[in-house]
Amino acid sequence: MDIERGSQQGGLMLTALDIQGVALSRGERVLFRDLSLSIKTGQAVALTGANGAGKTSLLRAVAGFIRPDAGRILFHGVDGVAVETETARREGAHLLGHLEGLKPVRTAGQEFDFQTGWLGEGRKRRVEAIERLALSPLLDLETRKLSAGQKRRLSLARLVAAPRPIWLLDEPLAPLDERWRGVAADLMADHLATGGMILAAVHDPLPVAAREFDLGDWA
Ligand SMILES: Nc1ncnc2c1ncn2[C@@H]1O[C@H](COP(=O)(O)OP(=O)(O)OP(=O)(O)O)[C@@H](O)[C@H]1O
Repeated sequence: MDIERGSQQGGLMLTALDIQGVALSRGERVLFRDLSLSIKTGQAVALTGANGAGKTSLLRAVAGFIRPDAGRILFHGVDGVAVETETARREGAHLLGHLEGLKPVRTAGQEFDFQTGWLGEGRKRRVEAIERLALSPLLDLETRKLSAGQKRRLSLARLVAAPRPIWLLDEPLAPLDERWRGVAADLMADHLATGGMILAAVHDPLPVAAREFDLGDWA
């Protein structure tokens, strides 16, 4: 692994995500072929398209949960080195998905500590994350008792506490009310301003400047 660690965004120092000629299938269906898309440091891309077009699937492929049928997904380091390793995915990207990945019987605090501990972060950003997402009143609640918006805030806190240069966001604002949409917008703007990258599946516009990439309508 030749990519340096310790960027502003934490994890690995990455300067670009490069999706080259990717083909992806789910079951019998080919979602798309020969898809190429590049995101550089400080940039956001809004993935649009009809329900079922493959937005979530593409995010999951970048995160390493689905193997493409063809093509490459490359992560570029500061020195131009491009890699497609598991380490680059694990230490370079965060996936924030619909299901949040929370264990229902853990409290929000236990879940947060488990996730951020596993991601290897210190206390400084933990405190900042809890403050920015106002999680203190929720920390003793089991995650199954959290509302959809509260769960999303807990997930967003992970992005603050354990920074990664690439944020893969699946409809990040969907469960949030106006106040928390504003906070999420600020988090995204801060992330981009410090050199981060965002690839977000959306049905509504992203609250930061973003290039649109349309997966179209498969039906
Ligand atoms: N685990 C799975 N096994 C088989 N097919 C799947 C699986 N997950 C998703 N699919 C199929 O892949 C296709 C793309 O789904 P995906 O969730 O990527 O679409 P999307 O663009 O994110 O849609 P939406 O806007 O509704 O969130 C759909 O036809 C879906 O049924």
